[in-house]
Amino acid sequence: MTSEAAVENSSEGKPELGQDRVLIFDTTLRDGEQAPGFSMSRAQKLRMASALADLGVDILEAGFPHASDDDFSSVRAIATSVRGPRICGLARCQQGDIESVARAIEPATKGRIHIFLATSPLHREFKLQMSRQQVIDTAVAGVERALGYCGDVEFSAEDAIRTEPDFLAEVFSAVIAAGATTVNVPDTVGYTTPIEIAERFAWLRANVRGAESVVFSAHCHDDLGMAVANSLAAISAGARQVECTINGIGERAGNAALEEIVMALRVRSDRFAGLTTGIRAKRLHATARLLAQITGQPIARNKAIIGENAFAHESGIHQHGMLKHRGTYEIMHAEDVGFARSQLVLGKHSGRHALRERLSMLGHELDEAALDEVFVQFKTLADRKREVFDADIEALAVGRDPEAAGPWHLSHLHATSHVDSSASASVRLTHDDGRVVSEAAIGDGPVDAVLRAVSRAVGHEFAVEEFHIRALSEGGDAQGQAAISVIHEGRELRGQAVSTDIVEAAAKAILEIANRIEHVAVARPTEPTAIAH
Ligand SMILES: CC(=O)SCCNC(=O)CCNC(=O)[C@H](O)C(C)(C)COP(=O)(O)OP(=O)(O)OC[C@H]1O[C@@H](n2cnc3c(N)ncnc32)[C@H](O)[C@@H]1OP(=O)(O)O
Ligand SMILES: CC(C)C(=O)C(=O)O
Repeated sequence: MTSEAAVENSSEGKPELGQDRVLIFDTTLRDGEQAPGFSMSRAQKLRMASALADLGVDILEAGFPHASDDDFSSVRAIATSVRGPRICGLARCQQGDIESVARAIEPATKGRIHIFLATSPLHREFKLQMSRQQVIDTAVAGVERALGYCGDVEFSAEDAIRTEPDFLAEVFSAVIAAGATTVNVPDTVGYTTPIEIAERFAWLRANVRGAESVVFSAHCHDDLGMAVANSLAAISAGARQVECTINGIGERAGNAALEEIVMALRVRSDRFAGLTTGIRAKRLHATARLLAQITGQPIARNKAIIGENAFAHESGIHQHGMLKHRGTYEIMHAEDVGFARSQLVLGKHSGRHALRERLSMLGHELDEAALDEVFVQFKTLADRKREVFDADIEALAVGRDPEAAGPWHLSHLHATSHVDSSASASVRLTHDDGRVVSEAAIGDGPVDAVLRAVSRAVGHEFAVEEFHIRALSEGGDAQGQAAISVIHEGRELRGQAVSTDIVEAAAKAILEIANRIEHVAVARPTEPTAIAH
């Protein structure tokens, strides 16, 4: 790092201290990326970093620059182009590591060097083979070196929770005296409990010399499923920085999930003395989905805050409650975290209230007798299918067999993809009235090409709003479900299909939509499911 850059970084001074603000330190690109299956390329990290900046994280740990040339250049690229968060890199207490971070974060307008050293007896004796005094000396020397490059230095006592509290206090007192601006208490192996970590933070804040001049930070892992609870307990006991990741990705069982901490602070502000974060919560869903897309690791349906089921209700009693007042079964609004809306999903547990609501939304106002009749058929169908879709409901309402496809059928499909150029697809469709239509198209990938070819063949323009592929089972021959939502003449229509070939599943899903357009006269534009506020 040039001396000029060092001055620029150091002039930023200490991090934002403020007793009513919890700093969000995002380590998705460092601890998150360390987990098997989550490696990202430089371009992907850059994309993710800019999404994290838009989300409003305070500190963005962009990587471990000494790990590899690629990690170094990723951190440097982020420091060069991402503005907003303080850009941070991790280093051992070694000159080479610290220098690598310093060079990598040099272009950042706000930088931080994060150094760590394990302090617990197990790590001291078996891993580092250092005495207590050597640990203190190494930590202090590391902080002093880092301060030569950057005014904002965080020190983490790896495995702090399993460290003797009096020794941990000694280490923290020493690094604060040396100039560390943030001291981090990692629960490296996810061992602590909420009560224990709260006691530890309270004790450290009372017993560490200079505690009042630094930010105390928590870094919790999820080995026992308590990372978020432990982070929140640490906040209750005075932590004003939490280290967390999108979707809770990270070593082993992961880190504390950013979205859960942020929303717990917001929804239960009554329990957290009105503490706030700088996170733009409406961006949570999009950011989480971007990470899933980049890493190819899907988000569990039941994942808190951002999972597909987080604001979806299938059971009749809940749906009835939701239609009367959504506070009955939701403690926050889907829109608050970036979903378009809550969803009432029709399935075998649903009741008449939700069915009537969906039929009405689709333009079918049935009297009680007709509703009863459709309801019986709906339950029979729902017992056979995982989910009942709008196409099925419409078919029941107009007296068709929902499982009989048509009038369009797919009789031939051929799709090819090429590296460096567009993909192409050709389809042949047959219609119940005897027509046979063949069409071909090129597109941005085989799915896009096949959607265009089907669209030409049936003669409808589809504006695809959403497209999801989900594996229904594991293995190379797994069944994939394609779900498509399109806007047609101002109306949202959804189609879905299953196949071992995802291109075929996509073709059939769009064909389902084409068939519905032919079957049902569009009564009125779809509105979001009406849910009382
Ligand atoms: C809890 C955490 O998440 S810590 C961060 C974990 N992340 C990573 O490890 C990802 C990046 N790591 C790497 O790419 C590599 O481990 C490197 C490049 C940093 C080091 O590689 P190598 O030099 O081959 O060492 P290796 O990883 O095998 O062993 C770690 C060495 O660092 C030492 N070490 C571990 N922690 C520290 C520390 N905080 N400060 C100083 N030295 C340390 C170990 O004692 C060991 O030293 P030794 O080589 O003298 O025995
Ligand atoms: C380096 C520290 C912060 C860490 O990742 C851990 O201890 O889990």
